[in-house]
Amino acid sequence: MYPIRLIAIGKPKGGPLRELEQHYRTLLKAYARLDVEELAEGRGDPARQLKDEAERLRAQLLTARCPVLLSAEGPPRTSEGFARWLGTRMDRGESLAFAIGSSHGFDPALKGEIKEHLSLGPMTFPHDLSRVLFLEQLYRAFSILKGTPYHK
Ligand SMILES: C[S@@+](CC[C@H](N)C(=O)[O-])C[C@H]1O[C@@H](n2cnc3c(N)ncnc32)[C@H](O)[C@@H]1O
Repeated sequence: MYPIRLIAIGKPKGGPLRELEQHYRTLLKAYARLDVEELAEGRGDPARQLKDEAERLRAQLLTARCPVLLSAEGPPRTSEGFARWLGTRMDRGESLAFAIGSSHGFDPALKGEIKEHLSLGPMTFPHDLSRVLFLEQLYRAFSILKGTPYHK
């Protein structure tokens, strides 16, 4: 099982999105050892909040060989393209850590420091929906790499 970390600012509310997240986390157990870490939102005005979150995100993300920020501004990628990207990193044995930001996104300085940005599309989604979409795409990527019928 390949270890993959997902670091998210804020806790998702209960309800259908939480259930859907659990659904994909269960499916992913066939392919990956997924570790989801939730960090509290920063305090203060938005700029202060983002700096506070960035400090804690750096401590978590920079331990990985390949840290990735989920951001609508990232380069567009197809599911097949993401699967190839994932497969290459796994072949190299790179540790992977993905981060989902808070309601204000990420501190601009952190965005400059982390080179890999992954977009789920050019529109902006709430963070708990982004978690579900990312986990589905991660599961789809593994399905593509393994050639299972999930991805048609
Ligand atoms: C409500 S959004 C933040 C919106 C904020 N204005 C921004 O500029 O990022 C919360 C988080 O969800 C994730 N997110 C939202 N839409 C996304 C997308 N299309 N692709 C990748 N991640 C996305 C990002 O990690 C973002 O920081």
